[in-house]
Amino acid sequence: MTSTQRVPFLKGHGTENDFVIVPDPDGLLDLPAAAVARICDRRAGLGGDGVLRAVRAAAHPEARDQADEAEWFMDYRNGDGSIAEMCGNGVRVFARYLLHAGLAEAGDLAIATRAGVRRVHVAKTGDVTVSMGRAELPEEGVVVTLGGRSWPARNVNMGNPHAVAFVEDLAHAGDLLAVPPFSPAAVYPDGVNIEFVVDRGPRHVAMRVYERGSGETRSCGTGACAVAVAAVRRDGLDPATTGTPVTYTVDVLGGSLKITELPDGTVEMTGPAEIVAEGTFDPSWLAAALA
Ligand SMILES: N[C@@H](CCC[C@H](N)C(=O)O)C(=O)O
Repeated sequence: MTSTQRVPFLKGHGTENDFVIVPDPDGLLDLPAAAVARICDRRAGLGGDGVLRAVRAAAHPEARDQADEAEWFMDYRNGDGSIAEMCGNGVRVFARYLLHAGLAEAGDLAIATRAGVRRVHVAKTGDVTVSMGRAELPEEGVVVTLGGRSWPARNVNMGNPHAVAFVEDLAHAGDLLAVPPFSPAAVYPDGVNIEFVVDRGPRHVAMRVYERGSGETRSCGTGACAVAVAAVRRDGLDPATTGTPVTYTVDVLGGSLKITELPDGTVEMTGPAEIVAEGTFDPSWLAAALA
């Protein structure tokens, strides 16, 4: 793709976790980390918590092995340009984009991600449900430290790493989420997303999140799943033991998500996903960003 071509973009969000979507069906656009960071810059760029590059799975080396199951690969990047395995809000927005662009029909569709194929149910309007796979819960104890306070946390992997800390008051996270909270590098050599959680009622919690590569965001879908899975175990409701699916409402700063864990350990997430704008990059701005 040459810099003189008009490169399209769309802007979308899910519970105010916002993304710049870059359609690149044939995988021709090399997007270095610095260019992603420029695009996500809220003053000098379009602004976003991350970028979702839409590439045909068959055209991307990291997704070719998923091409039999999924036509499209979500190449997710954090706001600082770093690569992450998975983005739960992103995959709902990605599905909404595929419908919006006429690249998929309403109903069930499969999307390739670095964490594997994710199956999504998307209607013409309304919420989107995604099967997020099974959580991994390594047993090692984790401690999260922020502003001189420490909390024990649960290590949950939803394709990407999370540390879930139940706190007494979300205000304890204060403005300090502007400063990265600390978690042990030995447990998380590639960094970690950190959730601070309080109870709101039976099977109802609220969270704030510090995202690896993006800072504090208004929502994190994989984070909400990690929180629900940790709360399910804390509350003794593990569906593998009870045989009964359990649903938690997880409030985030940008809205609310429903997370269900099934007896087979699969986690499903339901929440909104919206496309809000579309346009094209200024060619000289993009050329400079890509240089
Ligand atoms: N906001 C996302 C998670 C994005 C990736 C994360 N920052 C990471 O580096 O693992 C979500 O909705 O899951």
